[in-house]
Amino acid sequence: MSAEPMQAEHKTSHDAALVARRVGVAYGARPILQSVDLALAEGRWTSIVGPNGAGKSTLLKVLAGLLAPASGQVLLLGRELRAWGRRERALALAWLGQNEATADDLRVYDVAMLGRLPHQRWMQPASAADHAAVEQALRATQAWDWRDRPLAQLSGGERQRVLLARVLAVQARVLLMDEPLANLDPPHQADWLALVRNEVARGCTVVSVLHEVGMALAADELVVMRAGQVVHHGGCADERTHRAVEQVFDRRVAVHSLAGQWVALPC
Ligand SMILES: Nc1ncnc2c1ncn2[C@@H]1O[C@H](COP(=O)(O)OP(=O)(O)OP(=O)(O)O)[C@@H](O)[C@H]1O
Repeated sequence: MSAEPMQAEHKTSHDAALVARRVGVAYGARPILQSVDLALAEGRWTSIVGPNGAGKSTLLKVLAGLLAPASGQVLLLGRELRAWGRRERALALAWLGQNEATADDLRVYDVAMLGRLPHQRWMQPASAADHAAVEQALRATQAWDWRDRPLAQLSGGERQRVLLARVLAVQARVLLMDEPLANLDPPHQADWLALVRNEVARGCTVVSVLHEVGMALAADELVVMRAGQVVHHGGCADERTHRAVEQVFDRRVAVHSLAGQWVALPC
């Protein structure tokens, strides 16, 4: 893992890739997000953590433009989300959701090629660049060997790696992932971390919702949520961030430094 627990707190001078301004979401009369203000730095990896039902997935969907907030606004790369055309937004921002429904009879290669749709003109065949991007993405997630198999024949973790390849194939500037580690075994979780680091090194912005707090602390920044609000946003190496994590989980976890990484142990 490439986190550096003792690194200095990040500077706040990064441009924001995503901004939420007083974002509110309600399901019926029930408020789910309450006046959330957030600026997620460009070229950084931010993880969102918090207890079940805190509103993490809802916030990520709002940032992705998949859910319209009842109040407030979201800016993607400096421009309000609503002002983006569908295609240009799909080129700039790629999304991996939880339990994504994908046609199971599609071949792995074709699933990854779905990530190239925003690049393709209506009814035009895939270009050499599309094929190259798909191959690169499938190789990056070690799914290339299954390229001719239907998705239905893969295990949960194998399937997740194909869906991850689809997101990588977009080659978007901003990647949003909700529980991307679902079903991945420890080596492939480590590979995912390396992949994210690689994307961030290329200038991508990554935002992930993660339940595994230790994994989340490998990010650059952590957003800590509780009851529909952001209660803390800070560097993963910052002690205040660790205390905020412990607090939202009612001190049932404690953050420690171990072998150059942050770990969250149950207590
Ligand atoms: N479609 C919906 N209709 C009504 N309520 C919903 C809907 N989707 C989510 N909620 C409620 O909104 C709240 C926040 O849900 P959300 O999925 O954003 O939480 P989360 O922090 O991602 O939770 P988890 O850690 O359990 O995945 C929850 O109380 C949930 O029951």
